[in-house]
Amino acid sequence: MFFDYALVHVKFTIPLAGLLTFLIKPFLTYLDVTRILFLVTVAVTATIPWDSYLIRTGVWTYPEDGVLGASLFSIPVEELFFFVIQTYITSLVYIFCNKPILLAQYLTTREARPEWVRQGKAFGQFLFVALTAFGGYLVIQNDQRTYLGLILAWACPVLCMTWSLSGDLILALPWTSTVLPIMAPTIYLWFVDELSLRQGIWTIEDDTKLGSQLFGKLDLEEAIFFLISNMLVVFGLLAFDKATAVHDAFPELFPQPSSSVPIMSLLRARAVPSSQYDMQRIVGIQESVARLQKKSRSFHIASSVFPGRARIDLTLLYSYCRLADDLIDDAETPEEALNWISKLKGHLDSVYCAPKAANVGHFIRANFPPSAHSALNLLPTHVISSEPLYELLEGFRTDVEFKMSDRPPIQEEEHLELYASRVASTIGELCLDVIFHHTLQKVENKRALYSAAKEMGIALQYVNIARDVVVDAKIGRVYLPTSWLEEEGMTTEMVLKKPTGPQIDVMRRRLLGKAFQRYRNSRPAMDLIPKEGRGPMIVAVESYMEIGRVLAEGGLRVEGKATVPAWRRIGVVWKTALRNF
Ligand SMILES: CC(C)=CCC/C(C)=C/CC/C(C)=C/CC/C(C)=C/COP(=O)(O)OP(=O)(O)O
Repeated sequence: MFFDYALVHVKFTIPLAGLLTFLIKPFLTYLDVTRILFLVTVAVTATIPWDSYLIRTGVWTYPEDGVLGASLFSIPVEELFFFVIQTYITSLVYIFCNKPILLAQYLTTREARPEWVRQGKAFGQFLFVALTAFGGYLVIQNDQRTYLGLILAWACPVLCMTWSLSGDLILALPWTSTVLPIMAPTIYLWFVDELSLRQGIWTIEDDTKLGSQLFGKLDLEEAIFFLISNMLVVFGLLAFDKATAVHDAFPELFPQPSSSVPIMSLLRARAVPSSQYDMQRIVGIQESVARLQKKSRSFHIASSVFPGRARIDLTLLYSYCRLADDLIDDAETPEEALNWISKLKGHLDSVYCAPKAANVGHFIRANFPPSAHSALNLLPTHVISSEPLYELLEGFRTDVEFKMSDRPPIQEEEHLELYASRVASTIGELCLDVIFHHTLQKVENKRALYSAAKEMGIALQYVNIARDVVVDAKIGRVYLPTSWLEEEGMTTEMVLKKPTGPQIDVMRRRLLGKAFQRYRNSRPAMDLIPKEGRGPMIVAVESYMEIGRVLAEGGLRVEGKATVPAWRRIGVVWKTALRNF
């Protein structure tokens, strides 16, 4: 039938492209759309001469009654559409697989690269050069290996180029970022191709092919073609992403955020020799990502949707807050904990108060263990204000007081509010500092936004306390106000001994009620956050509030800790992104 080829698209490629678009659309940034368009244009332009040659020399044929008839340089329009849709599908799969990854952490200087990466990159270059030459040789032979030769001679020079640009990154990345986005669309297209060959929608002439099949009617060359063309797409995107990662990782080299610079200037970042990469910063970014991933599932997932540089700064900020909290929590004695607080203050003094000559690095090395160095060194102090940081340390003092005196520090609701404002409102303010710094928009209503952020911080902290009653009791802390316990006929000792039961549930609900009240008060203001941070901030807040919703529904608890099932977390992120990006 004259629309057989068109039907392949209607049945197989368009529905998949539609489904992927539906799933990924909420997360697509302006930069994503631009690079997909860029890549589709390059792919189509580069493939036309090659494909046209294949058709005109009779390597590929189409039965006349299987195509619509319209063509460009002898290429049927359905075929042209194939280049577009395949590049589009593979790009979307790649973007989907790579959202969770903070690429900057995989950058390396030559010296910092493991031996196997260095050798693997050199081997790859050699392989692609050899395959190009072999392809050329096969074409000249002009026998059954012509089609294979044409594929190799056409694609391998480009693969060699993109591999040379980012082979080190490709090797360092997890397979889910590289092999998966190449292989998933490849295998799908193999099946589509096999079906089309079986139905005779297109044919590869016997004289120019090897005659071996990968499976069914799928000729080996066709299988190689889809594999290689998807490698072209993914390597191309990776070369692009490497440039973005370099740009985002080193604000000293590139003061403007990547989202605001034209694509061509962005690619200039790729020209920076790797010897100029600040490896200490990269290692620090790696450590902070690991800390975030290990310590907070909600914020780790939410961090994926922030634009590059804000994402790095927020991850570094989280890492600092978490490090400070851990130093204090893990101290053997209250005195040691207080000592950490004063050292942390000393660090802030050396950054914010001391004359420029003060050596912050020296202070850090002299006072903190090596595992703390990067989090302290990389705290983005040029972006965030000092008051909330001092205030946060004051909040940690309350945690120490649990160990210091017999009288628990949180007697009344106002003590709880003060504590939450110190440990969480401060984080809300600091997050806004980061977003304001990275936006190009002029922000009105800053005061209103800061006060809403403080309110939201309290809401989240209340959820955190409601969730962690059991966990906190294990380390001797009861954040529920003593006055509330009394109303329920309980004492701190009783909660420490048995942190579960109907009275605890009543107080937990009471706290959650207050959390949701504050959430409702502050949530509308989030619509005024500058656009680069609005959607992601809402995603972060909503994913955390989801814990509160699960708790309020009396949901799942593992060792007393409410957990939000993975599908529900992803659902919240997706729905929130759909509405707010
Ligand atoms: C309302 C406006 C304008 C902005 C919102 C500003 C934000 C993001 C406020 C929230 C601030 C925030 C993230 C506070 C942290 C509170 C908290 C409960 C942290 C708990 O952190 P972890 O204990 O590390 O995480 P887990 O609970 O996942 O283990």
